[in-house]
Amino acid sequence: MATIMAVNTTTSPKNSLAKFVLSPKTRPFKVMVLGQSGVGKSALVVRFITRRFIGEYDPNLEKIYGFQTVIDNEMVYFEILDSAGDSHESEYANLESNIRWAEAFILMYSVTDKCSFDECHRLKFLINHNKRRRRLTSSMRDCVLETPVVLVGNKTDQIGDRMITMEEGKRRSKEIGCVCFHEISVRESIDQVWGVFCDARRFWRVSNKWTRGRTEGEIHSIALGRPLSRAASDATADFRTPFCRRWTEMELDEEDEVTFERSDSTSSSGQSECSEEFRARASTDSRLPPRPSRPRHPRTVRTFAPPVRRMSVAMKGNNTSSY
Ligand SMILES: Nc1nc2c(ncn2[C@@H]2O[C@H](COP(=O)(O)OP(=O)(O)OP(=O)(O)O)[C@@H](O)[C@H]2O)c(=O)[nH]1
Repeated sequence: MATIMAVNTTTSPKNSLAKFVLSPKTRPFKVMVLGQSGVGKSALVVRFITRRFIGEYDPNLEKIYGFQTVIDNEMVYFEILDSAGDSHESEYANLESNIRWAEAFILMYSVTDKCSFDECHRLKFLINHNKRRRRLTSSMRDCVLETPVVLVGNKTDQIGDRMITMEEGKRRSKEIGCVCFHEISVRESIDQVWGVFCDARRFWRVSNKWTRGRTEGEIHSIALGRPLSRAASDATADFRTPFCRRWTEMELDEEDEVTFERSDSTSSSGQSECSEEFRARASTDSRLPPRPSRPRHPRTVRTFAPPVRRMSVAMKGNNTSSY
């Protein structure tokens, strides 16, 4: 049973969560939730901590919630920063210092809002920029994984208002280098919300404990629960039972390969695997369905040798050739 352990606010809390103090020995796991205003960041955090969906929150307040719970048989002390959605130019420094503070990120958009989806690009860029700089000065030079960023599309319950398809979400997750992708409804499913935080923790734990000396492929095998070595499988046993459906970077790669193969075989009928349902309304890039494969340099069949053209001295320098 999860219990609220600490609420350490940078500004006043939005709701009636009580204040507690973390033991000084406790090493908190620092997660930052970020995304455009109105995507449901506060709803996500409060749902995770209290299990309740609360409809309205005071926007633009930034706060850190403390929360203690058990994940994969391990006690975890979360410090969750619910960042303000609309950062003005003047607050950029604050946003960047918050990013440097965090150890894992939940990057959120609403499937009903294309702007919030596009904003994820910029925010991921900021995360990369700030975390890379820190890594260069840290002792973790051999860490092959970036700080884990989980991409989350929220409000799937608003079916009629959807603007971003699941396929687009998966593709964006891969493009911007997130460790995994979730589609959720904070309103409808507490399990989906838990799945997001559990994955943030799991990928953070894997990248911290097991990355030294391992290749990126090995780390993803660990994360997916594939056997590597005894020690590695110890760390990953619980990855096999996620709370909800989600896609890791590796799974997205594999899906892409399968889709590509299928598209090869269906290309003759001109059918694409991608759903076109929302594309007209919400296309965020200009990708076309894969083209049928064909040899890059088709062999030209020559039945006779090309005539050798000899130029007389008089023709040299004259380009008005009829050849
Ligand atoms: N239908 C639906 N509405 C949701 C869901 N999650 C959040 N909302 C609503 O979306 C609105 C915005 O939610 P917030 O949690 O305040 O969003 P935020 O990202 O914290 O916004 P800022 O504090 O302005 O950054 C609220 O009215 C929520 O009730 C969801 O899963 N489904």
